[in-house]
Amino acid sequence: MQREVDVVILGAGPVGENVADRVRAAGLEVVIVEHELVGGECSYWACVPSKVLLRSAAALRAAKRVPGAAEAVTGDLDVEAVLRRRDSWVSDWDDHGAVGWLDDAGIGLERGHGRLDGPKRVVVTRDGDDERDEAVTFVARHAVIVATGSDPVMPSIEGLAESSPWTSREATSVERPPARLAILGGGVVACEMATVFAGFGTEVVVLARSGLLGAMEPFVGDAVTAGLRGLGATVRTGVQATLVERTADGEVVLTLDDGSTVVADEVLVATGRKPRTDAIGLETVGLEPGDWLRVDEGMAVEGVPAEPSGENDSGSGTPWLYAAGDVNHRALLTHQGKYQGRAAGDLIAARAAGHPVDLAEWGVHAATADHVAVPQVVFAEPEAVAVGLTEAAATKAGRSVRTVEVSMTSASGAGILADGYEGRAKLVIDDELGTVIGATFTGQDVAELLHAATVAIVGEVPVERLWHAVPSFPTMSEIWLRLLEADGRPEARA
Ligand SMILES: Cc1cc2nc3c(=O)[nH]c(=O)nc-3n(C[C@H](O)[C@H](O)[C@H](O)COP(=O)(O)OP(=O)(O)OC[C@H]3O[C@@H](n4cnc5c(N)ncnc54)[C@H](O)[C@@H]3O)c2cc1C
Ligand SMILES: NC(=O)c1ccc[n+]([C@@H]2O[C@H](COP(=O)([O-])OP(=O)(O)OC[C@H]3O[C@@H](n4cnc5c(N)ncnc54)[C@H](O)[C@@H]3O)[C@@H](O)[C@H]2O)c1
Repeated sequence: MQREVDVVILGAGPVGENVADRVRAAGLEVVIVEHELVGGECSYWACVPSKVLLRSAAALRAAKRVPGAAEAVTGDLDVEAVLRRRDSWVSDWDDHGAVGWLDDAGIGLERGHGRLDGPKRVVVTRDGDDERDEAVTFVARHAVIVATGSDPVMPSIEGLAESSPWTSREATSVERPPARLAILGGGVVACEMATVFAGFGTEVVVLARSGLLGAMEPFVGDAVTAGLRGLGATVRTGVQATLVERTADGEVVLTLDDGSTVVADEVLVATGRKPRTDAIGLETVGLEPGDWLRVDEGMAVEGVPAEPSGENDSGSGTPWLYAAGDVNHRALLTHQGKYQGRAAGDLIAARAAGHPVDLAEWGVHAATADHVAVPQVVFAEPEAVAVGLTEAAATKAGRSVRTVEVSMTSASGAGILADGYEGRAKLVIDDELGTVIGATFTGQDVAELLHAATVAIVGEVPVERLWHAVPSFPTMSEIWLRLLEADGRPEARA
C-alpha cells in the first residue's frame, strides 16, 4: 500500500512529537511512525522514571537536614512506594495517554518499524522485515524527519555482553533492587543511577575510567564523588573492567585492570550512547547506516541532495531529510531535542508554504542555543547543573575569560534550606563581550537556579546590567549577587 502525506516522522519520542506538533499546527498532514511506545525513551526508560526514582530519597535527605523536620522522620525510604510511583509516572509502560494526545492534535500514527526507501519514501513494516509483512509506503510531499533517538553503547569488554548486563532500561524499570550493583561509567547515567540505588540501600560500586562527570567543571566531579560516598556508595576512578563473568550462582564478577575484582548481583553499563540509525535505510539515500546524522542549523541532514517540493519550490530544490534529537548528536537531552524539533517543524512548514525562513544566528528556525547555551541538570547527590562553557572549554576555544567561584553557603537561602549545606557556584565571563558564557552550580536543589543562567547567556546580558537583576532575600538566587561581588562592582561611566 502506498500513501502520500505532507510530512513523515520516524520515531515518536519527545522530539518526533514536537516536530509533529509544529507541522500539524501549520496545517500540514503528518504521520509519525513508532515501533515501540509513543513517548520514546525519555517517557518510559530515561528522564521520567529516573527522576521519579530519585525524588523520594532526595526529599527524605532534605527533611533530615532540617531540625524539626528531621525528628519527624522516623522510618526508612519505602522502596515499594517509590517503585509504585514510578510505575504510575510511566503509565505502566502503556502509551494510551500519549496516543490520545496525537489523536487530539490530528497527528497520524503508524505503528511499526520505519525505514527510508530512497528520497522522500518511508516503508513501514510491523516487525521490521519487509519480506514477511505487508508494508505501508509513505511518500512525503515535503519532508521526512528522523527522530529515532539513541541506544546504549556496550563496550567491548571480554564477557560483558554474555553476563546479562543492565542498561539504563533495566535500571529505570527495576522491580526489585539488587543487593549489590556495579556500575560501569562515570557520566550522567552512572551518577544518577548510583544515587538512585544507593538511596534504595543497594551496595553500589561505581567504576569510572577517569573522574566523574568529566565534561563539567572539575569541582562537580569532586562534589558528586563525595556525595555518593556519603550515601555509602564506593566510587573507584581510574579503573577499567577487563573481564566480566556471570557465575553459576548468578553473581557478576568484574576483573579490573589493576588486578582487583568486584562482585555484584547486577552490572549496569552506562558508557554513553550510539545513534539508532543502523536499520533505517540510510544507504538508500547515500548515507552510512549506524552513523550520527550531521545536520545544518535547520536540522536538514548534510550530504543529501535537495528535491523538488510542490508548487512552492523555486526550482533549485528544497531540503527534504531532517534529523532532530539524540540522533544528530548535537546535545543528547530531551529539552534540547525538543527545541530543535520546534525549530525544524516550523522551518519545514515555512518551506512548504513558500514563506521566508530565518536560519541566521538566533533566527526563529535556527537551533543556535545548541552551540552556546545547553543547560543540563544532573540529578545526583548533590545536584550538579551547568550551562554554556566550562572554563577549560572556553579557554580551549580561544576565548579570553575570567571566572568567579563562591561557596553556595554565601547565600543565606542555602543555609536556611538545609543545615550543613554544601555546594559551589562558578561563572565564566567573556572579557571582551562582558557577558556570562558559562555557569555551574552544585548543591541541594540548585536545579532551579539554572534557568536564570541560561537566560543571561542567551540574552547576552552585560554583567554590568546583571547588577540590576536583584535576587530576593533570602533565596538561593542571591548566589548571583555573591558571584557578581566576587567579580567586582562596576565603576561609574565617565
Ligand atoms: C537514564 C537516562 C536518563 C535521562 N534523563 C534525562 C533528563 O533528565 N533530562 C534530559 O533532558 N534528558 C535525559 N536523558 C536523555 C533523553 O532521554 C534523550 O535525550 C531523549 O530521549 C531523546 O529524545 P529523542 O526523541 O531524540 O529519542 P527517543 O526518546 O529515544 O525516541 C525515539 C523514538 O523513536 C522510535 N524509533 C526508533 N527507530 C525507529 C524506527 N526505525 N521506526 C519507528 N520508530 C523508531 C523509538 O522507539 C523511540 O520511541 C536521559 C537518558 C537516559 C538514558
Ligand atoms: N539528567 C540528564 O540530563 C541526563 C540523565 C541521564 C542521561 N542523560 C544524557 O544521556 C546521555 C548518555 O549518558 P551516559 O552517562 O551514558 O553517557 P556520558 O557520555 O555522560 O558518560 C559516559 C561515561 O562512560 C565512560 N566510558 C565510555 N566508554 C567507556 C568504556 N569503554 N569503559 C569504561 N567507561 C567508559 C566515559 O568516560 C563517561 O564517564 C548523555 O549525553 C546525557 O546527557 C542526561
